[in-house]
Amino acid sequence: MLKKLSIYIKQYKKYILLVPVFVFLDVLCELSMPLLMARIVDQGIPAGDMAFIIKTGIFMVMLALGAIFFGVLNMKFSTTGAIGFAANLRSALFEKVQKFSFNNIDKFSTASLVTRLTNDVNNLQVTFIMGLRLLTRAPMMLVIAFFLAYRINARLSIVLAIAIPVLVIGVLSIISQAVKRFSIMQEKIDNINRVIQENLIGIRVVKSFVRADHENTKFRNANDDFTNSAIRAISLAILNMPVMMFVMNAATIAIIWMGGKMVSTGIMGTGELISFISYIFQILFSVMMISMMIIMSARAEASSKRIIEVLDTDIDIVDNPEFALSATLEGNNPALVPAAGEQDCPQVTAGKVEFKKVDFKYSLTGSGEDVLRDVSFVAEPGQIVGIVGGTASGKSTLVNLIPRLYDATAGAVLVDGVDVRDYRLPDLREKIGVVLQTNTLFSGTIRENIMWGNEQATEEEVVTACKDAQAHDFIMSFPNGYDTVMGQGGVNVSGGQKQRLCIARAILKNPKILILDDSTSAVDMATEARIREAFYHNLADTTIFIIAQRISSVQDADKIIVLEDGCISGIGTHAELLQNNEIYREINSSQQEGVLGQ
Ligand SMILES: Nc1ncnc2c1ncn2[C@@H]1O[C@H](COP(=O)(O)OP(=O)(O)OP(=O)(O)O)[C@@H](O)[C@H]1O
Repeated sequence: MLKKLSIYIKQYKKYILLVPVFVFLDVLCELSMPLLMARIVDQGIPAGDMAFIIKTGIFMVMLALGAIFFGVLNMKFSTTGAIGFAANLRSALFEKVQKFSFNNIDKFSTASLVTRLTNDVNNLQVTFIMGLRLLTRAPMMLVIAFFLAYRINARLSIVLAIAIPVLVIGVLSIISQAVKRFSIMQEKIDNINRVIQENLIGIRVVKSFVRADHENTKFRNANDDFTNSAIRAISLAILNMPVMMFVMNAATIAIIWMGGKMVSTGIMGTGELISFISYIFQILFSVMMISMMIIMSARAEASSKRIIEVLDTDIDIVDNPEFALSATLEGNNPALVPAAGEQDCPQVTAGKVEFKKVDFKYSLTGSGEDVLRDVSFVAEPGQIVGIVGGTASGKSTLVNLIPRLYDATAGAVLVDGVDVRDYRLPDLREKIGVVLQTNTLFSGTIRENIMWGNEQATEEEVVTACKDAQAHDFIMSFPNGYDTVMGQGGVNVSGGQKQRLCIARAILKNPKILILDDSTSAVDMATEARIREAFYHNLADTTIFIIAQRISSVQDADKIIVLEDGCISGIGTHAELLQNNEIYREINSSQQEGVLGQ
């Protein structure tokens, strides 16, 4: 696990290697002081030698300043290394998640991915900072202090030779139990984060359904659960303290008793006894630090596992290996180089779409049943293809297979005669504009949002796309026009306006294939008709798929696909389907009745 994560230390290696050096110097300065103090007490004071006392005192001050200096340096280097490591790890996770297919994202859930990228990485960062310092400092302190104590008085150090193993065994047996409890606690934090994130993402739904009380209870339960597991873990971990105090006090009493006798018989000086006792404190303090680090490492281990799980996930939708972009890492900047020559990679040129006996099922999150079965059709370049069908009939799933948001389980989806799996993903997706059912706008201005898919677009192209999407007029009605700043997720525009902005964004990509998944549902019928009109005139070369609930949205389409329960029940024009497709006729007449009823 450590090996896997160590590659993210990369350019911070030198900082990390310097930490033990400065820790060593810091420890040397700190541990030399009791020796000097012993000299003052045993030699300077009895002889009344003020010059010796002042000289040794100044030396002690210099050592104290040295300890502070080296302490600050090792803190600086360990913090820089840890923060840099965490930044690299976060970037690697973010880049990995960018490559995730929808299937991969479905497996982890968005909330859990956010926790892993934030909370878990922070956990590692904190443990890293502490660990780098403490795990070098504490063992050095332990060994050197023991050595110095031994040099002062070998017989007295027998007490330490007994006390340290007793302490280590006592502390480790407590910690081994506490570690299990801390791992459980980490899972509970995950649960709390999930509840918070779900609530905040869906806060509007919660408010509109007046479910705040229900959400409060859900949060309270998760919070109580976490609190209980934290108390269980911490109440065990704090047992460390009395065990340590007991051993420490027993050792101190034994040393004062034995040392006192030695001082009274002149075998040992008073100063030596005082410095011996201060070494006991240093040694026992080191053991305490090590035990703290073990507890922190247990939490970090749980986080590491969760992070590595993301990094090790096999991405199920990847480029054809022949044309795949391979990353050449230079420093921190991966340069993407196609394995095959650029000219050999297939490109989308016309926008013909063909489904050949396609089956599909959601392998990770689905019920195990095929959601699409034996779907075959052809959409010629420039055609408008409507897709209608009952709810959950598989309409969104079908169009998701074109830009490879998911891959067909059987059969093939071809674009311009080439299997979509044989394209390089960027080449395929750059030519496909998608307006999904759930629209997303990003924080930034309206212009930035529209240009999101095509940063090179001119102002004129932006305006034309917005005019085609019937968005220009309402954008201009805002005081700041195209420079209006969008709230997070587009909160300051209506649902219908948001849909039109998303359509404009997709049109600006100048796609060969445009997919509109129920993306005019919040737009009134007259505006929708004008959008369709613009498609006919201005996007004549683009193959357009329109998924719609309203027959009026697709009745002018060149071809309409009727889906029922994952299968194609009919394909044809509006007139043809009215004649020969029972389901289409039913949908049509129910909507006609609805209109007449109004
Ligand atoms: N990510 C997913 N994981 C598992 N099952 C899914 C997923 N997305 C959709 N499904 C299932 O696949 C089936 C088809 O869903 P799909 O969204 O394609 O239908 P649809 O015709 O577009 O529905 P609607 O008109 O309500 O949007 C449904 O039974 C749905 O529960």
